[in-house]
Amino acid sequence: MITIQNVNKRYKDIQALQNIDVSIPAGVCYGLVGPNGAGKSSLIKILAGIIKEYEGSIDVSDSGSLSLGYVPQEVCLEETLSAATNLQFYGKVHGLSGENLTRQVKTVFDDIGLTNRAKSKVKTFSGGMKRRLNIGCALMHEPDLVIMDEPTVGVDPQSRRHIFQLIRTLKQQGKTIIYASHYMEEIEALCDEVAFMDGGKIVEQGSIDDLLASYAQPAVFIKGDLPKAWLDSENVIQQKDGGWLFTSSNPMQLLGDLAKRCEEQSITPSQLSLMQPRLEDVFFTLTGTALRDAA
Ligand SMILES: Nc1ncnc2c1ncn2[C@@H]1O[C@H](COP(=O)(O)OP(=O)(O)OP(=O)(O)O)[C@@H](O)[C@H]1O
Repeated sequence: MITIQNVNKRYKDIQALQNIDVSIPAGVCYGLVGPNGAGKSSLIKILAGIIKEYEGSIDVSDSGSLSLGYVPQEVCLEETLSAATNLQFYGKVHGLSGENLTRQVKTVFDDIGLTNRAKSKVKTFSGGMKRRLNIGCALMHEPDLVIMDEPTVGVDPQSRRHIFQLIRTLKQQGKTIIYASHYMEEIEALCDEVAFMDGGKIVEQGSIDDLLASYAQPAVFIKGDLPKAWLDSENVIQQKDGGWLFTSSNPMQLLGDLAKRCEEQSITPSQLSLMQPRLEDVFFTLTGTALRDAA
């Protein structure tokens, strides 16, 4: 368990973190999500020991001697050297040598899917390949806790999928992962628990399933040429993707009612479906605002 208590961080006149209290159980993938400037990187840098000046406490005492791998938001590689030399460097920093180093370099190359590019210079790599190698560097010493700051920025879908698979494998190995992102769908796909950050504060935290159940309701989505009177209904919560979202305490019944009304009035909607709540809906419900800089 990692316990973050009453952490505050100030950069001159900017209060980047305010009274942060978070508990991260061992073995979970824990998401930190929020718009640009929410304070995710500041909190992560404090956890990784990079920012040392802050108020409050971070306690990892009941985790014994926890080793930590940090994947920074910026790619930290020596571009003029080969991928293998970069991994070897990080391995040596952590005391690996000889056969142990060779074996671990091979394992990490397999994990990040770059075995056939081991000898290539990093400057010849795509953005996604650099991101994967950046993650590999943090895994050379087989850390118990892996902290990742927006590891998928600028990567193509193939690399993103590989990174997701790698994170799931790390979780299966029992590692604790802290994953910061402003992509809600990434957090939803990967994490067990999440803390929503906004303006330097934790707005809400908990298990993703619990938050979805507490804050967001299923809704009915309908798209088509609908009578205006239907859209003036107070059940319409949002216009979305050229259609409308209707809410109800009994969404299945509403789905049936709308289908019946369409049939009666010879309306053929191009889409009529039940929409399950998403993490993004929870965030909007909590903050009452759209993400200001969400991609
Ligand atoms: N070194 C610094 N000096 C001054 N202000 C900073 C510094 N680092 C961050 N800040 C400010 O602190 C606040 C929180 O920034 P932080 O980078 O922690 O947020 P973030 O959620 O990681 O954002 P992003 O998604 O853009 O990376 C912002 O207002 C930012 O401008």
